[in-house]
Amino acid sequence: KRDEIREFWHVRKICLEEFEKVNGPPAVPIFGSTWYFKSDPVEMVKLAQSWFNEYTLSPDSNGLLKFWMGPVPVVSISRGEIAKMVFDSSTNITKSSQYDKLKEWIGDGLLISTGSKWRSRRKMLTQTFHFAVLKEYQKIFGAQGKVLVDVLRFRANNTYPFDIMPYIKRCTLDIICETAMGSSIKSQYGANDKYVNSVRRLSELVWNYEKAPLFWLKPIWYLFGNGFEFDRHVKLTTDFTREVIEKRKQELNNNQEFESESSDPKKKLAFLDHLLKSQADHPDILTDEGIREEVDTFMFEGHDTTSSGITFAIWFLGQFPEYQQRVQDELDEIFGDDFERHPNSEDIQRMVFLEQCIKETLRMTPPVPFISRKLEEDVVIPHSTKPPVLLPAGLNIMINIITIMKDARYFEKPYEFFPEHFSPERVAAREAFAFVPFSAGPRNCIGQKFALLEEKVVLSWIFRHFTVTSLTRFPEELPIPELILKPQFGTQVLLKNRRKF
Ligand code: HEM
Repeated sequence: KRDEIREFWHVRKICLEEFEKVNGPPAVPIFGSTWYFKSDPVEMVKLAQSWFNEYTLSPDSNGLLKFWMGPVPVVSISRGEIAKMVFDSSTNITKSSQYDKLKEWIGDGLLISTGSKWRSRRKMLTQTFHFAVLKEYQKIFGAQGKVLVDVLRFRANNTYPFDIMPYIKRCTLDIICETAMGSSIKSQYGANDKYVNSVRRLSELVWNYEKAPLFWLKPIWYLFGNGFEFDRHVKLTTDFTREVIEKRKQELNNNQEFESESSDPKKKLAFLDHLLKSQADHPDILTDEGIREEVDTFMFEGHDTTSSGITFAIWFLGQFPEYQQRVQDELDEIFGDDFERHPNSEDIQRMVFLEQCIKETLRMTPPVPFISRKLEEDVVIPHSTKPPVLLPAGLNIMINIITIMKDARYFEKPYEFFPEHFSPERVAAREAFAFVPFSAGPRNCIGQKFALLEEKVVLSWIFRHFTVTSLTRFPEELPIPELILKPQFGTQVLLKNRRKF
């Protein structure tokens, strides 16, 4: 602890000297930061936007912004070429203290762990996203997408709007439970609502904790009741996961499925089964609790993100009928008037314009709008006219994915929904670091192919069956960062059946 405190003050001191060279709002007293006095999320977003406009967008700026999270100095990076210096590093892979509360829930799994633990787990888990495994998962995406359409049918052709996001969220939750744990929780049918509710509340509580430094003091966190509620939900969700793991372990032992698996190596194994198999092969690397951490990490990372991506895609396409029509024409060409056929790999490859719309949505409203790291080694940021800036080891940095992807040097209409940004010729002419919704480098999103495939399958079901009208528009309605980016007022839509019954 003493070393940590010494390091903290040392970094703070260097920052105070180096910060002279970096733009940013004036430092304010120890627990103050203008950001955190704003309780209204819209005000918070507008304030952040004004900071970026003022300090990082001028041609003379290096895209860095300094600010204080309570007593902690933070530098945010808003230019792709500078973020690349961190993304590409094999040393600066440690997450910042901002992930600490999350760790009490999902544990020290792939998202949060660092060093050799992260390296060995990453290597082991990469095979669970092998092409052939994704092909198996694709069947689950299709089946759950169809359930979603059946559930939404009851909302179609009504004259009053509804928020579509909770429906999408239950669909992606069912998908991740089935792919990760091999068991369906049927939340789309209204089952397991205690677990579903706990997962939702935990995300909200972690965000409340992160944005209010006063909650970092344990007595205050508990005094306001958040601590007790958080602990209760952590227990409920982790007990649920442990129970599923135990049950699956017994089933596999009884059926000896691992042996039969050798004849068809990629057949119908859930993510959990892969972990149990790896544990059987290397019991020293993966403990039971290690498996629990990884399953909960995938549960967290793998459903809120995709539900945000799918919901925003529906929202944008509901605002631009001309793009929606192109998506539907493409789908009609693939499926004809067969409304029930599940999409196969060839169909999915032909959904070219839908994929452009999905990517443009990820650019406009990335589900993970920023990420944080704690530097393990110094980074020196050069500048063409000013002295270079030293970001010292120990400093917390925030990489602003959402701002990086609005860079007018790489996107001709940075603040407009324009799927042509992802036409093949534009993609070929652009630097890879300009589009980073899944982060980049060795710590990029391990589930990105899974996510794109899931989004395509679920969205294809929706736009085959319905025409969507969004009742709110960007930028009158703003995307608000919680742990994951969400629409400010929910996503109010009207659905019209395309199928004649
Ligand atoms: C549209 C959907 C998704 C987006 C935008 C997204 C974005 C990201 C980003 C930005 C990171 C880096 C986080 C950081 O550095 O703090 C990340 C990491 C990660 N994502 Fe995703 N993600 C998505 C879907 C998924 C899915 C479906 C899964 C699992 C099935 C998943 C699993 C993970 C894991 C395990 C990590 C940690 C990887 C590591 O550090 O080695 N993600 N994701």
